[in-house]
Amino acid sequence: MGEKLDLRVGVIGAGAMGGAIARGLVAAGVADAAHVLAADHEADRRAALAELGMRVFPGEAELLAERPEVVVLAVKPQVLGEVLASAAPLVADALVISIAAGVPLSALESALPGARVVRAMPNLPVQVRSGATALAAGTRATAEDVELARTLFSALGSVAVMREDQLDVAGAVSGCAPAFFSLFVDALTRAGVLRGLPAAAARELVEATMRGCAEQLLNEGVHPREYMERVTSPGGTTAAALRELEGPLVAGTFAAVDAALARTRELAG
Ligand SMILES: NC(=O)C1=CN([C@@H]2O[C@H](COP(=O)(O)OP(=O)(O)OC[C@H]3O[C@@H](n4cnc5c(N)ncnc54)[C@H](O)[C@@H]3O)[C@@H](O)[C@H]2O)C=CC1
Ligand SMILES: O=C(O)[C@@H]1CCC=N1
Repeated sequence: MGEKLDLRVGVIGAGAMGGAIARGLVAAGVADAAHVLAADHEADRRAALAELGMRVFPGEAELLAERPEVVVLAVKPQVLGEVLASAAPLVADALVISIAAGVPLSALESALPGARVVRAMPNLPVQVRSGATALAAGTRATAEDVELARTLFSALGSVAVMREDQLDVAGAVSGCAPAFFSLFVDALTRAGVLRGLPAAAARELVEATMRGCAEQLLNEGVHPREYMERVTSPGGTTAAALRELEGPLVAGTFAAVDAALARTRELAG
């Protein structure tokens, strides 16, 4: 259990990410449920968090009237503009943490005069408190604000503090990666099925392999290339397979990260 914070955290947008952040802070013992406020337009999302003892609100204005010390903006980038406009008069003294992909600190700071702003780029496994989050501080955020943001997101997994241009890269790498890894799991499973494995068995084998590899890479600190060598017998099957896979996979991965970054810049306007 982490250090319990004596402040209120308001989460605006209790969807996939905002809901996970609210739940994770309570599950990690960083915040009391009564100190977590959540706003969402959808009644079922509110009800799920209210059941855990959190205070819930139908929209950002009602939540922000409570003046929480920390506000997490977790709505889609497409609706963030409206939320910022209605939040601006109410967050001048708050630390505002935005997780919206592609919305730059400069836009957040000019929409929220006075507020101290931090950008966070978490990823989906924050839902199981095993995520990865990049943080970048705005010009008005203090060192204490950054440490507070680090404490909050550390309840949900790994945290790295960086410059904003690097955070956009982190979004393309760790933010999107759960989808990349899932695509690979699905492709490998289908390749097994094509060559005769029952689908359920193929999927179980692939998923268990991913978990085992992740554990070894993390626990042993082994470099991925060295790990590959351990698997690759001279003149064996893995060497034959890697010769086919490496070129398209590496080229595709570089192109995918560049495409995500290009889209981030489009969203930033
Ligand atoms: N899904 C992911 O893997 C990641 C998402 N993000 C960012 O997180 C943000 C949220 O994404 P998701 O959680 O996937 O979306 P989501 O659609 O699951 O959740 C957004 C929630 O906001 C609510 N909402 C919309 N307007 C509202 C308002 N004015 N007041 C209160 N609630 C309102 C919606 O009802 C919905 O429940 C986005 O900005 C996205 O860029 C960042 C990193 C990873
Ligand atoms: O696809 C997106 O825009 C969000 C940001 C990173 C992961 N999901």
